[in-house]
Amino acid sequence: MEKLLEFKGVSKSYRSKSALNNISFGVEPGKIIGLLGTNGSGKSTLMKIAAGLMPASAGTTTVMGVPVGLATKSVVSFMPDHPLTESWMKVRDAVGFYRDFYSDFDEEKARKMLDFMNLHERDRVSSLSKGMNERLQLTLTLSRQAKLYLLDEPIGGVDPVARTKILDAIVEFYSEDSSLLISTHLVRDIERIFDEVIFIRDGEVVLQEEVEGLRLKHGKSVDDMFKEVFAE
Ligand SMILES: Nc1ncnc2c1ncn2[C@@H]1O[C@H](COP(=O)(O)OP(=O)(O)OP(=O)(O)O)[C@@H](O)[C@H]1O
Repeated sequence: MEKLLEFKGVSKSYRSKSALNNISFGVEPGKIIGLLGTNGSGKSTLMKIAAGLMPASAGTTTVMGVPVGLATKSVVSFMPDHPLTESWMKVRDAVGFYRDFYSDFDEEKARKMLDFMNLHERDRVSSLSKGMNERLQLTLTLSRQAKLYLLDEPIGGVDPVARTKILDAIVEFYSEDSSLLISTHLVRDIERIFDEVIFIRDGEVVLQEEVEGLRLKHGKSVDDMFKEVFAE
């Protein structure tokens, strides 16, 4: 099967600091994949390269067989680890901004998601709590009709109630002909939604496995495996 996203020998250095070292892996369509690693392991860097926001220092990255660039941006929806909305906006302005900016934005889906998330169009973005803001960013990102969704730490820094809501929304609004790559180090809370996991440590892939296979083969949860692989 053709890979939806593929990294081949991708490396990235920031000046003399190496962040990614010869990364190769592929993502198939129709899967929710966890990109798991501790702080500084290279998750955000990898996501930014796949989103076409940052060039790699070496190697190739393709989306549906096409090298990452202008053409692939239209099928990739990226949620960075910081909000893209402006503080003057109300929720309705943020939705309008995405609708005007992305031709694949599905306003109907956005409204359903806002409702699910208990967000109101009249809410001011600046007055949203961190958890509510994460819900808004996720709504905007998933309301694009993309093929590949990249979510960088979508549950970082939010309380367990907000985490559950965010994960429920991902499962509820995920369309099965696309794939979702989700970076996090909060493995225990999120592992229930993954089909597959990729462990990244010091800029290198150390494991890629289907979650079911991993549980059968090692008799462990993803969280237990994560703690074992990343023990200091
Ligand atoms: N703009 C930058 N300039 C210099 N070094 C950077 C820059 N961005 C990231 N790095 C370094 O590259 C490495 C990988 O960083 P990256 O942000 O990709 O990791 P991460 O897994 O997303 O971390 P976190 O979970 O803390 O967000 C780290 O050592 C980081 O310090």
